[in-house]
Amino acid sequence: MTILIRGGTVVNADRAFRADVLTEGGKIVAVGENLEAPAHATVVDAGGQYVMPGGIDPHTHMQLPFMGTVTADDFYTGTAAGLAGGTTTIIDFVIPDPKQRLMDAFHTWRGWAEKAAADYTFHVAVTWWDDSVHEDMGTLVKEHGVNSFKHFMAYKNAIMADDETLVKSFRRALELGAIPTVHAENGELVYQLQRELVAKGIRGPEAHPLSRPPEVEAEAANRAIAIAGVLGTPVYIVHVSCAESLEAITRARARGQRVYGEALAGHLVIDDSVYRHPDPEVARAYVMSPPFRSSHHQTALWQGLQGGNLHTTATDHCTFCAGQKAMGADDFTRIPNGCGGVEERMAVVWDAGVNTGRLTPSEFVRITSTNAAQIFNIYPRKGSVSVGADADIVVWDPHGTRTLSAATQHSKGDFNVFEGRTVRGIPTHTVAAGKLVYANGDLRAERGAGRYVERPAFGTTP
Ligand SMILES: NC(=O)NCCC(=O)O
Ligand SMILES: [Zn+2]
Ligand SMILES: [Zn+2]
Repeated sequence: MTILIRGGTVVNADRAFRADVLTEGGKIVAVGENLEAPAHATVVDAGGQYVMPGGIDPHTHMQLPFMGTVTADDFYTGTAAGLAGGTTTIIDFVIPDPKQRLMDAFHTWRGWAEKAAADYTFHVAVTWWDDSVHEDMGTLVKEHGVNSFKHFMAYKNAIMADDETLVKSFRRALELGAIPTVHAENGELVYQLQRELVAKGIRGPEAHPLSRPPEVEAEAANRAIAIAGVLGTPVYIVHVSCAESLEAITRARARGQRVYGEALAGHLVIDDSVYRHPDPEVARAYVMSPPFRSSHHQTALWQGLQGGNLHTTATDHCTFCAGQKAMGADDFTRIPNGCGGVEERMAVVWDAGVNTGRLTPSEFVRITSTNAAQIFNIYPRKGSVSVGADADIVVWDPHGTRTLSAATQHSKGDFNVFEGRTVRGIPTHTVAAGKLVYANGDLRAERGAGRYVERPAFGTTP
């Protein structure tokens, strides 16, 4: 398919300029003024609109078996929802069970992901340690294009990585040219606080944030940063939700340590009042970890993005329907943790970031696409509207509005954490791997069209 996107303003992380964009064979083949339309080309009129790199969501969980159930969106429905929102690549997670070989889990996830409608790649979680993990990390990096390993410092008695695992895995990642990433929460503290709350009879969703105060997150962020600092590895902290974690990142970066931080669209705009909603079904729908926080944390997260101490925006898209969330109706510790957002992230960040003057359009591109591509080593194939890059493009109408709702979302979840929010700035067209997959509300996602994206190790030269 050949596509000419005509008359728009191209926005990359470094600059914005008037240009047409021609794509052919899945790649961008020309960027320039007054390009001729080849006879067979589909022409997209981008007049008055921005033409930006497709979004990269560096943190999703499609088809994840978690807390006794499986997320509602699989790799097809989740990536299709992403395309409708302008996200053309996801970085999902392979999460081996403790004692499961990493390679076995990796092959399982690769099979599940074959139905994806958009490009995808995987962080692989290290949930335990022995010699086989050491070996499999090497195989993943050298033979399968994995360059990031995830560590859950929470979820005790399930997938939590202890300090021995963190240290050994971080060291191995360094040796291989891979980057460790962490879910920073002190899992032991969470576990003890949960037990105390349940013992006191505080069992509803309002207890969830009480069991995970900011200090719990900050302790783990500081610990991960300290371990990375001693070993000399970079580290990427996922879903930074509070001022205290951001301070840990900011301090480390000021010392010259290579630490990256990710903010979730939800954490940027939703506050913790949701846990006190009078309808427990609604309150349960917002249970995710780390939890939504009070508004001063949101202000801090925006400042982190503006000041360059937070680098990416993600969603942690991990949808569970009401029936699944009801597994924790009598005990909040059993509510499957996770919320959606892959379809809404770009519009929410634009609306709350660009429309408020917090971000320029180029800064928006940086935190929704380019930085993720650079940190996870797929730039400029992804994250850039330039000749030779993948034809992953979103045409963005800064004046278009939409009211976000579960009733109109493409995700198979039955709840929308942004319900009722009207955003200004929406995608009109999404091009993924050179195909027009979304046009003015018409989603043409194709099952299986997504490709596995290999990410080379750092420090390798072409
Ligand atoms: N975030 C969340 O609550 N669920 C998904 C798993 C994780 O990222 O911690
Ligand atoms: Zn997490
Ligand atoms: Zn997650």
